[in-house]
Amino acid sequence: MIDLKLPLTDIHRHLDGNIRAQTILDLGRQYNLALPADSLDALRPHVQVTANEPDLVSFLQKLDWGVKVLGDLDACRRIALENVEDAARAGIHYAELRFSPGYMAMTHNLPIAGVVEAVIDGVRAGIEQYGVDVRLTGIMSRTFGEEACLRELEGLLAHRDGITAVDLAGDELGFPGSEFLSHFNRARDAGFRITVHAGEAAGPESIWQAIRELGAERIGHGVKAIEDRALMDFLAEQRIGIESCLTSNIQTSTVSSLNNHPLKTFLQHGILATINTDDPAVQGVELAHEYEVAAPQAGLTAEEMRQAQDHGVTIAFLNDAEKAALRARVAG
Ligand SMILES: O=c1[nH]cnc2c1ncn2[C@@H]1O[C@H](CO)[C@@H](O)[C@H]1O
Ligand SMILES: [Zn+2]
Repeated sequence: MIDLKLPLTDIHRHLDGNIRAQTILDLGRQYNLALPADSLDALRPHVQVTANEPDLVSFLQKLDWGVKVLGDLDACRRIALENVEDAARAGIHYAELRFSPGYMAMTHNLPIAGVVEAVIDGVRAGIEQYGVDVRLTGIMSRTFGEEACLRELEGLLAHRDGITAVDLAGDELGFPGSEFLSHFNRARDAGFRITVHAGEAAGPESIWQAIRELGAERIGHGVKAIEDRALMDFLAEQRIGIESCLTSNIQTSTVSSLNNHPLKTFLQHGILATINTDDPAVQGVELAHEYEVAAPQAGLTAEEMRQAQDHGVTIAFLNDAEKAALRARVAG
């Protein structure tokens, strides 16, 4: 359950994994694009997980239609604004929204820096309208290789002030973190905070690599840390947070069932683990489902859920004053 006295945060939420099915239909019509279906019900199985996917890469294909309809920068602005509205409707006080500008730009050859600017714009408008606190994380989509990631990083650097952190996402098995050392060196030099998707498809060595070589301060998913006790000790001692996404891990077949999910063990081990969505529209679940349905199925007690919720503020990419203000706003 959600503790109403604590801020509700979602610090692992893909903006381009949360494009409404209705918006995909609207944009398809607006830009005259051929979609696989022309009604909401018929479109849904193409853009939303209906049964668990066999692996991460199959799951990720469900995000493709959402970005294929981004016909111009206005469309990018629109989905950014709608993401903030969705977060507000989900009762979220603080969200870190992440997006891959190159992935969003790809189909219609949009300028990558322009996509970054449009997302920043749309999110700013959303913050004013809906009162949610939002920070943005730029993703480098490893699936498209080093060069493409470099272009993403450059687009993010062009709008440095609007971006808080940098992340690496996509096909972890096909594109190991070791290919992206220079990207992360540059990102750290620019003062970006660092989080990395690791230990989702690949093993614990991928998490070690993200921390030691890429400078990750937090780990997205980190499921495979459960296989390495020394790593769990290290995560706890160094206060490297884990962004858990329970339903996502089932839908990607990363974890066989929620009662085998490592989140509870991470919390018991003193790791700053948190509860987040990942790709809400693609998964067909919102954050409340993660707290009310998934977390209990993963064996968390009410106190463990409260801890995880509290960790969301602790490991947020905010300074101490901002964290205190967030807590005070909710505690009222
Ligand atoms: O669960 C996930 N694991 C790894 N990568 C992901 C996940 N969800 C989305 N993306 C990736 O993030 C970028 C869009 O924001 C895309 O590269 C998409 O494949
Ligand atoms: Zn993710």
